[in-house]
Amino acid sequence: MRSPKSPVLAINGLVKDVGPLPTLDGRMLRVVSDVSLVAGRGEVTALLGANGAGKTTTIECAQGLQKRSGGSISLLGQDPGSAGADLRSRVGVMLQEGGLPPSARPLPLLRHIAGMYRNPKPMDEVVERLGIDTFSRTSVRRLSGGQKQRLALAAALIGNPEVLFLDEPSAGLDPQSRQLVFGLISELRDSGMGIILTTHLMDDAQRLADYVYIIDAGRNVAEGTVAQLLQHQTPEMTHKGHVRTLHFEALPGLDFTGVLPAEVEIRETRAGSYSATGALTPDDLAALTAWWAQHGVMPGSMSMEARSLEDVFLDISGRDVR
Ligand SMILES: Nc1ncnc2c1ncn2[C@@H]1O[C@H](COP(=O)(O)OP(=O)(O)OP(=O)(O)O)[C@@H](O)[C@H]1O
Repeated sequence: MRSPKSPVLAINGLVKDVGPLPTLDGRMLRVVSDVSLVAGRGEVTALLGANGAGKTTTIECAQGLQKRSGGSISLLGQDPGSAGADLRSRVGVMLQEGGLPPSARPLPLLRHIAGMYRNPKPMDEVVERLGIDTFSRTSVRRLSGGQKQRLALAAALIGNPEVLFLDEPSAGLDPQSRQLVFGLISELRDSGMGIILTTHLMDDAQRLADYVYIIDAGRNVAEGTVAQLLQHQTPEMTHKGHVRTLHFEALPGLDFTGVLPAEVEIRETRAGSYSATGALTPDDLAALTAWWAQHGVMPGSMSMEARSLEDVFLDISGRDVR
């Protein structure tokens, strides 16, 4: 595990049991068995995991909303399980949809939340920045999904917290709002806030995260910067190539058997549209183009890309739906 200069959150060997559950004959169910992570000031730390991996449970234990069964948690140097109002006033939490009171109106709600903090941000600044002025008098229940999401972010940061927990911050946002929210998160990070982002949207993590923890079935399975994770190789990718995906369009039904090494997977994703993924070397590219030349194949288009964080995530946590 890394050690940032100024940690805001450190979780060590977190365990969480729930129950007793009637479906387990009254036994407890271990939903988090061993999660550790560190998040630093002035950084975005992302916690990634498939549905049911244990992200929400981990974060709720970190916020002191759930009691942990084992391990240790330090949030701004205090144990969130026993800390009081002082710690809460230094932490901002973005609730998922449904967490905002349906009959409240945005401005009075934000004013009420700001009143609970010692050093809130100027209300006008937050309202204007997140474009809340355009719907400030509409009740929460009548807001669109994206408007609710922007209001939830405003509610989380109006108190000017030192640590900000964000849960799927771009869910339901149109491209304009997404740019706005991403820009704001980057600014908050640069101003020194420690931001912990929980998501299964790889694109958000890839664009925002300084450091990523991937958890699966209640335990850590991988961690690193996005660049480090993109270097992840599966055991089958043994030779020293660069992990890439090559896309090209050509005649349908071509048989590339034996053209590329067995560890490079070549698939016809739809008629005449091919992708080759694996640790590709310049020699592999030469072999492929030589084969095209030999068979008189002229591709209609071709492009190559490094693997995405989503590919790495699927390699690590498997492709089965949970
Ligand atoms: N009180 C509970 N009783 C029974 N099972 C529970 C309870 N709390 C959590 N779980 C189970 O623990 C696992 C982890 O849940 P958690 O909500 O932390 O996952 P998650 O990673 O946040 O998933 P998602 O991305 O779907 O929100 C899930 O399988 C969930 O069903």
